[in-house]
Amino acid sequence: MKVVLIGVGQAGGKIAQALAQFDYDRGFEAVQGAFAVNTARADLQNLDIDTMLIGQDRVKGHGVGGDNELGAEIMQAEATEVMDELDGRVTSQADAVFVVAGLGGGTGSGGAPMLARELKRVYTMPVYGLAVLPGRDEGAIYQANAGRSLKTFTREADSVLVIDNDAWKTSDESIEEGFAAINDRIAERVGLLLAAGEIVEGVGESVVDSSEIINTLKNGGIASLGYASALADEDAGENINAITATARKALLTGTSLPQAVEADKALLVIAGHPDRIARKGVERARKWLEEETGSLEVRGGDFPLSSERIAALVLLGGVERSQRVQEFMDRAREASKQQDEPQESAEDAFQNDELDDLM
Ligand SMILES: Nc1nc2c(ncn2[C@@H]2O[C@H](COP(=O)(O)OP(=O)(O)OP(=O)(O)O)[C@@H](O)[C@H]2O)c(=O)[nH]1
Repeated sequence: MKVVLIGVGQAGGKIAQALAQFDYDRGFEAVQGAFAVNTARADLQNLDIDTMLIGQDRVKGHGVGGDNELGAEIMQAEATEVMDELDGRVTSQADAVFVVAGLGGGTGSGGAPMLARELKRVYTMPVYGLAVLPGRDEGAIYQANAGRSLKTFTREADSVLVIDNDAWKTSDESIEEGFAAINDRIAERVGLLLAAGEIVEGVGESVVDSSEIINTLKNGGIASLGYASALADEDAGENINAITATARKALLTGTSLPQAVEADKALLVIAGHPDRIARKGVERARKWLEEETGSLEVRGGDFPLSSERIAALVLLGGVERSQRVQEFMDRAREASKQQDEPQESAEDAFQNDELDDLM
């Protein structure tokens, strides 16, 4: 799937750059362009991709310090300038635009939903979010910011692919090392998904197409991505169990949003050398995914790659009802100091006016 990436805020810029770099290093050509917008000059100076500083008159290049309402206001006030910069970068060859941001801060948290709304007004292609949720250890302001932002982003974008900062980190990493390593994992996993729609080497029996990604995200809401890989035998017949086990791992332990299993739609991509992909394994894995997600719409396809490993990518669309999203919305609401409301489902939490949205 050919995409244009727009990073908003510090995390957004770094992740957009990491994804563009991964795509370039592998020669996939799925990333057609990457651009970063921020209110903090110093964050932009660390990036190699093209950048734009906004809000200079308000915050003088120093960022918004976690104030996501200010982040949203600045993006709204400078929407025309930002859209002018994007004109020509968002080309007609792109299948979709991804607005990338960490939702716990200010610039990305407030600016990304606002930018998604502007992009949707102007372009006909899908506008997706790639959003990072703060880890459990981050402070209340991060949780509250992210809750409001996620609610608004999900409404404005065609779908928001969510990555929990706790999901793909390992325990022995420091925060700084942690971010770099998490960003690399995001780049590899999301990068492979985007590249999956672009045939690179050889033709598999049932190669996945970008329209399958778009259809999986079609109903909107929150999406998640699972990933796992394993060494594969040269003989496809020996890889039936490896494929089913890898798909299970991708959904159950390798997902960007832990414990989000129930979904409206799903896509299973098996990446690997076409000679090593066992059709029986793929069919079994797909059946299992149908049962596990409770979805009646599970798509599947191969991503031919010359590798000794087999990888499974599981994209889930419509995971708002999951326990994980519910937990997060509860956490965000608590952080917003509104603890007394009765229990409700995560779906209702998106409708609930007690956790204000941003605009
Ligand atoms: N995965 C990942 N998360 C990050 C990274 N940097 C920051 N975050 C997360 O993103 C949130 C903070 O967002 P930032 O992007 O730093 O903030 P910002 O959007 O630039 O906003 P201001 O700094 O308030 O202007 C926090 O929840 C962090 O956990 C990163 O490099 N990778």
